[in-house]
Amino acid sequence: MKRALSKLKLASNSMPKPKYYAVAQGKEGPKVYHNWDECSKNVSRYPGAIHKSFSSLEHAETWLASSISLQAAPSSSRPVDSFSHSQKPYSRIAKPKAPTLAPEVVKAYRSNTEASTSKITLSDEQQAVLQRIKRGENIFFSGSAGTGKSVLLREIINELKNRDPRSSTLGITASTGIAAINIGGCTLHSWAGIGIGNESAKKMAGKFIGQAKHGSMLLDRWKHVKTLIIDEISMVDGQLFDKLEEMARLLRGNDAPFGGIQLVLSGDFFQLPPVPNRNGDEIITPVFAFDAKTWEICVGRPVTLTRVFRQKDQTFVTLLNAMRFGKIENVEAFTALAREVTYTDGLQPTELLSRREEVERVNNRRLDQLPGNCETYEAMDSRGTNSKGEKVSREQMERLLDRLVAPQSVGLKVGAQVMLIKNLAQGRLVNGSLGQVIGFSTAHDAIQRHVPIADQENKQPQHNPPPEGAQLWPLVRYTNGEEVLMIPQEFTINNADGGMEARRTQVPLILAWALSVHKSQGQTLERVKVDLKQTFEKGQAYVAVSRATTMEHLQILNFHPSKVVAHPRVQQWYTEIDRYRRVEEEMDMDDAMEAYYS
Ligand SMILES: Nc1ncnc2c1ncn2[C@@H]1O[C@H](COP(=O)(O)OP(=O)(O)OP(=O)(O)O)[C@@H](O)[C@H]1O
Repeated sequence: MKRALSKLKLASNSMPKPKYYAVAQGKEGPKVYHNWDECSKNVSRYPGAIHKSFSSLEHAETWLASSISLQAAPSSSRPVDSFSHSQKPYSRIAKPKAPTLAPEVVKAYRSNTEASTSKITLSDEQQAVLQRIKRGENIFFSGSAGTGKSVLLREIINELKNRDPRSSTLGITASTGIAAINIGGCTLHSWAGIGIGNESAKKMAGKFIGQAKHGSMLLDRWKHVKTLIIDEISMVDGQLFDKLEEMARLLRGNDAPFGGIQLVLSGDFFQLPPVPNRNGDEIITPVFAFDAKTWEICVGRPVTLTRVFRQKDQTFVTLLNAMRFGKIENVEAFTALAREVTYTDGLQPTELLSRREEVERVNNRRLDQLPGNCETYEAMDSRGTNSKGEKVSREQMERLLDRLVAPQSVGLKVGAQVMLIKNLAQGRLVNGSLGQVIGFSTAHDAIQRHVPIADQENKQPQHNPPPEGAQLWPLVRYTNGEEVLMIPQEFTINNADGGMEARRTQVPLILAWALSVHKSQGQTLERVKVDLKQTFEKGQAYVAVSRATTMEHLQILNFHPSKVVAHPRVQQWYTEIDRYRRVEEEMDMDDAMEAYYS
């Protein structure tokens, strides 16, 4: 009997104990794995991976929850207490049915893995552009709002980075700061190192060659770059384009157009015109980039993306095209959109306004009208280095971060209407998704109750983990019914060499009763209200209205054809290229017929 017992003991000692592997940062985001093989696939070769093994599932989950709150905790510059006071964790969250979580089903983590399957597949015309770029061709691709220019550009950048990870060979730029942030780049001016760019190309190039320290860094940048991306090219002045082209030839000692740099340009000239430049008191009238002397030899004929993804309804697409060209024939179709649109879920349309102060006034008024405590989230801002390798000053950091859609401070209450300003790994939630704050909770409570926690798509490992604290974060219900606990995410501004110049860590939400047209650029919005009574510049009414995805969820007040103005030179240029495109398509058809019958 004694022998039998000791045998049994031996057997139980040799049985492998179950192990649980909690991953706070890995390829699939926060998740608990039940075996090392699965875990290692998600942490090995993942820079900054954080994981730990446990003998009980409960311990693994508790550690994971606390490490998520630790990473997400706010700035040390504000008292930690200000987060955890007042509101109790959201009482609507159901208590768990069992004392521990069901082993296989942890909804919070599962949604992260689902995201990887919901990737966008490029259309044939988007693919064709990508292929041409991979072959080394110069290209300008255009297309109306919602034809997937930004999606394509992001794919191009990924592809080029994968091909050559050295940041010096790829210049990622845009004409404006806000557009540059959207693609993880910097402004064209800052990449080129030309200040306001008023001097002649020879003088600017001469300075780079002549200057010892700063000049040589810029010279190296110009010499080493292989591909230069410029987004929102419509806002680049044609005279500046010519100057940069000449500088490229001079600095690289290469007579090929643009000194042999591959150009990838993107934008829609109907949307945003170049801003007039100043030389002292003199205002220099800009010209469009397509009117630059060297445009034709640099990029040739543009490629037009024709398939509109943002709007599915062809009637709406036709109306938007009429707005784009500034040729409104069916006025009634627009005036009919002045009717009131009612929503039953309590979420109102986002009002697009032209002035920032007005936006703040509307949002603050609506927030004040809500009962209950206001939770204020202050961002954690940090300074990096500029492309000269110097640490940026506090003032420079503030100026840079001011371009972000993410505010320094955001006050939220239960019932507040919010917009997500980051794509989440939780696949269907993207920049522009509309939702409502339905409560506040700690990350720990959310995990215990199977509530997903916001996890940023393609996130980089976090730098400088902030201090510990049991924080309350907003729980948001989005219009698609998903409920997600919103913890802070990173918003980074890069310098011209791809290094971090400034970073903001903030809850990725803004109040969304109103939004400025300027900040709505590039966005896809679910419910939109536009009042055209305000003065809109050329193309601005089109930008505002084309953010909407459906006519059912769009209200236009004070429509008048005179408010929808397109620049005559842009109309003329696009008409010409459209004619060429049609001729080319017909020729292709003729060639195909000939080949078929011969
Ligand atoms: N190949 C695709 N398949 C499915 N959806 C797509 C595709 N390309 C783009 N989209 C979707 O279409 C919408 C508009 O895309 P995007 O913002 O890239 O357009 P855009 O041309 O840059 O618009 P805008 O000029 O208004 O900024 C987004 O919701 C995007 O996810």
